[in-house]
Amino acid sequence: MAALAPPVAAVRTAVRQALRETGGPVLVACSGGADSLALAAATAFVAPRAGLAAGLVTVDHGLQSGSAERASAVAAWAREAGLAPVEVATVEVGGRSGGPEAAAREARYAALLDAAARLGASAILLGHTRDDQAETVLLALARGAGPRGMAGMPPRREVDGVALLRPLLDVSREETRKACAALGLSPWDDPHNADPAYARARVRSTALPALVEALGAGVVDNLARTARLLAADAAALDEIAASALERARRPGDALDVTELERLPDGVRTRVLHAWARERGAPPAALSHRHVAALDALVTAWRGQGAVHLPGGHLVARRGTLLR
Ligand SMILES: Nc1ncnc2c1ncn2[C@@H]1O[C@H](COP(=O)(O)OP(=O)(O)OP(=O)(O)O)[C@@H](O)[C@H]1O
Repeated sequence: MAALAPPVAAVRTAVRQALRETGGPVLVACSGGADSLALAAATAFVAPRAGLAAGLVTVDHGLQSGSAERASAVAAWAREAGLAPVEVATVEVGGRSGGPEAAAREARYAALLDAAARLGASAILLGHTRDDQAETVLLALARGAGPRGMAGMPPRREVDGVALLRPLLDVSREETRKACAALGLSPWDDPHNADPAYARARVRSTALPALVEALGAGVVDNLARTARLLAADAAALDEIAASALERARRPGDALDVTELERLPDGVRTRVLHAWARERGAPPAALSHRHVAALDALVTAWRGQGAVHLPGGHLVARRGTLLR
């Protein structure tokens, strides 16, 4: 028997570990790109041996010519590889806010979650790699996103009772390409990945290679490790903030300023952020500016007016209460 190529083994090991965390059927989200194709091939191999059913969904965003043919080719390959059920989900991307990339992502996740619900899958496997994670950390750092943003993409997240798993966060993009090559698979090259109109593509093609050249090849690994370290810190701080929020609550949906004043800055801003979200402020619209204005009601009180939050809420200070 021919020896198994190391990249194929690396991807299979990563998938095997991720599948241990699932208790039911899984779905691979596959674009046909090298990352998710390597992921799908590994899942087709590993899942039956772990006694798990594994299917595949490929989303046709209808944004590029030939996208329908590509989606059917991915689906045909997946059936051949033994994945079942296999679905092509066609989505409408137009009419959403936040730019075409964000709109496509939103439509894709909605379609994937819908497929998981219909097909009774307990988890969706996504093909984000260590390189994607490093890019996410750099992008978050550059826009001043704070530790939660720089914590990058979590290896596991629950949405509507379905686990979104990213088994390849410790696998490099080069390994997924080599795994595809070793298995004789021809991945699709998404032209968006090289389109300089997208910030992520510019990070991929210019910023990260420049950093690697200046600081050494370990940079990608180190950025991914930064994400893991910050994710652990952010989770700990979120827990502390959740308890602090409970202590600060007063009847009538109010917060006690004297409780908030005692908190370290990093905990207090988290409490205010969480409380604003609870009041219905959409997380994407809730900016540092809003939280800083709420914080000023606590720490820089000089009788200023109410703070307007996205979602239409007003927060004012009355004596030692925020409401
Ligand atoms: N059209 C699609 N259909 C199904 N899943 C998708 C699709 N596009 C992306 N995904 C899922 O989201 C993951 C991340 O996609 P993204 O486009 O951000 O990264 P990528 O590096 O281009 O990934 P890939 O090389 O697999 O296309 C993919 O690995 C895949 O699991």
